[in-house]
Amino acid sequence: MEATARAHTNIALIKYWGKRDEKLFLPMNSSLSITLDKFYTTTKVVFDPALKADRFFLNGKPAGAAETAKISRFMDKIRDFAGAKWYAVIESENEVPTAAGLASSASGMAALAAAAVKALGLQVDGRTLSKLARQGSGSACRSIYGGFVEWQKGEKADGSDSYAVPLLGRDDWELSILSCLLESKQKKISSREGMKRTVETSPFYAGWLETVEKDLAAAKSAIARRDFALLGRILEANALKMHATTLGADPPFLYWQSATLDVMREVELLRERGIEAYFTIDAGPNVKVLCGRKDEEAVRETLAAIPGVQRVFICHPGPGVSYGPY
Ligand SMILES: O=C(O)C[C@@](O)(CF)CCOP(=O)(O)OP(=O)(O)O
Repeated sequence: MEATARAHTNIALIKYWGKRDEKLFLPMNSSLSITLDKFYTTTKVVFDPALKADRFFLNGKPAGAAETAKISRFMDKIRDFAGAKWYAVIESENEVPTAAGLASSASGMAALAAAAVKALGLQVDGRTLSKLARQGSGSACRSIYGGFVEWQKGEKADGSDSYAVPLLGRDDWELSILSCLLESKQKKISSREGMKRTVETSPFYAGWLETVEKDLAAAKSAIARRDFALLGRILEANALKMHATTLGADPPFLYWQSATLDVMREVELLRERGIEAYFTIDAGPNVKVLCGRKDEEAVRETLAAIPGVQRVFICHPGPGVSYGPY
């Protein structure tokens, strides 16, 4: 009644921004991401009929009450799915330097879904696992697969058609993704809170919805043709449109800080120097920069020299979920 699984974090190129159903984590729009190789979560689940509640350990230490409650609520969904009633000891190790500015909720929830289902002795396909992980955190549904992944938003109210599908394997396009960690001073608004407030109050949200599916179709076509310049233009514009919606929210907010803008400007200067690089930004000030494998060192040096950039991590497309022992 135990299993260990590993899932890697992912970076959205076409953003998931807004839910049509908060309970089932159903998105307003489809999205597209790259799973990263360097950052992942490894989770061990041991079901024990003697337990009276779930116990959660994160990076070797007992997790706080709020974090444990969040994990246990997700475990209830897995128990419902499996028709099981036992509680479990859950141990997660994040190979995601929390300070890397990369959310570990996607890799964490995907690894937990995979380990829990396997510990219960169930064999499920990727689609089923993706739908389960989605109910832990929306973007987690994409971490089931490696490489380039699309989360199809689905139309049905029960979410049975809202899951991720693999688009392109991790070795099929030699791109690099550089994650810039900026000094962050401001209080963080979680992506969950940020998208909720934006959907509910921002007049710009309608504009986001009008163009995001077109962006997705164009991005998929650029990926199929390995057209990096086209993909880059689309993903930069999509990230900027997502962040523009937050400025119209009530109260308004902006995830960026000055160094965020400095990195964006530096990426434009790289392109003027003939080095193809494109940025994207999630629910925080940190910037991820995509470039060709051959340019990764030159781009890293440029980004690391920007005041306010603390560290730059070089990543490549990574694998989907796997099972231990490791
Ligand atoms: O990853 C993306 O597509 C874009 C974002 O990162 C924001 F930029 C959103 C991620 O949202 P998530 O943390 O999955 O929210 P949950 O479903 O409320 O847990």
